[in-house]
Amino acid sequence: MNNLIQNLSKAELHIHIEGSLEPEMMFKLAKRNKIALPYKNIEEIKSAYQFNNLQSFLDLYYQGMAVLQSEDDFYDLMYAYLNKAASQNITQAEIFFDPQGHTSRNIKWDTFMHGFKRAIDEAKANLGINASLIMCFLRHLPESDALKTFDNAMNYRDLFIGVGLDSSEVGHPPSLFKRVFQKARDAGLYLVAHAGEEGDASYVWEAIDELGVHRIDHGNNAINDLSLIRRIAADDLALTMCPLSNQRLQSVPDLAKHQLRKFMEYGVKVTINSDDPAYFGGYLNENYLALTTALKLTPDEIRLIANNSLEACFIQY
Ligand code: HPA
Ligand SMILES: [Zn+2]
Repeated sequence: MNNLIQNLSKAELHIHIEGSLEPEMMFKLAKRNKIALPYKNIEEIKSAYQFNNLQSFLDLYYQGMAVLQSEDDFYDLMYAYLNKAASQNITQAEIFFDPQGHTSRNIKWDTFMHGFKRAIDEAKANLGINASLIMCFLRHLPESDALKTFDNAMNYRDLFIGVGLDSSEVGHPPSLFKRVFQKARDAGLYLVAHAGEEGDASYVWEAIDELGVHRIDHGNNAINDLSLIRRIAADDLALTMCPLSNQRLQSVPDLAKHQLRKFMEYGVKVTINSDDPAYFGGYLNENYLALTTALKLTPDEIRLIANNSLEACFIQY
């Protein structure tokens, strides 16, 4: 199974670049930028990564971002991910970034956008991997902040392909971001949203009906609503599922009961992704392997899921 998973061509469609910040790089950048970390060494960082829900992870995720300061920092972060992705036979990635996590710390748009672009261009030339960016809005902040972010992002319109919605889900439903998603749609951008990770099925309905998303990130809790499952299948909306993330955030207590299998039985286009690999203990192939073991996926099922990921890409090469 290991070899099959390694050798298959795959796309990764749910990876937050800031969630690929490995403890080693966090330490290196903290030193480079003279930023004090609340950890004495790498082991302390790793042992702090014990989560009991989404928020307990997000608190450390935003704290970790503080070490990202210069264009080179963003370049190093992106290049390290793309290098790892290429080594796992990922041929294409559509990568989330959180601009509000950086502008709120007075980092300039040029700094992160130029760092990301340089890494993506070099990785394409050196490693043959294709990568595009999807800008996410932080849903714990008001829509007015997302609208400002959208206007600033339009100065970099050719550097990203879509918009998404992430951060703390419960209490921040998709419908609150209708206007900014409409603007993104009018600009010809692809639309995605995290929904049904901790929120119930109503969050997924809203992402589809109010935002008009083209894929759903996570989607796990849609499993409780048969008419919703049928709608997702009928509209061919891919789910970008993240098993190790679900396990580490305790949103799916037992991987053997992961919702992916049932969605697959209903004909939903399911995909496997890593979400925040530096925090959740595995990159893409480790996620495939963990779910293969837990759900006893067959080689044909693994091939189908990998093929789904290529079909669900917004950009077809
Ligand atoms: O898994 C996630 N869910 C919501 N927001 C996020 N931001 C980074 N990772 C996540
Ligand atoms: Zn995510």
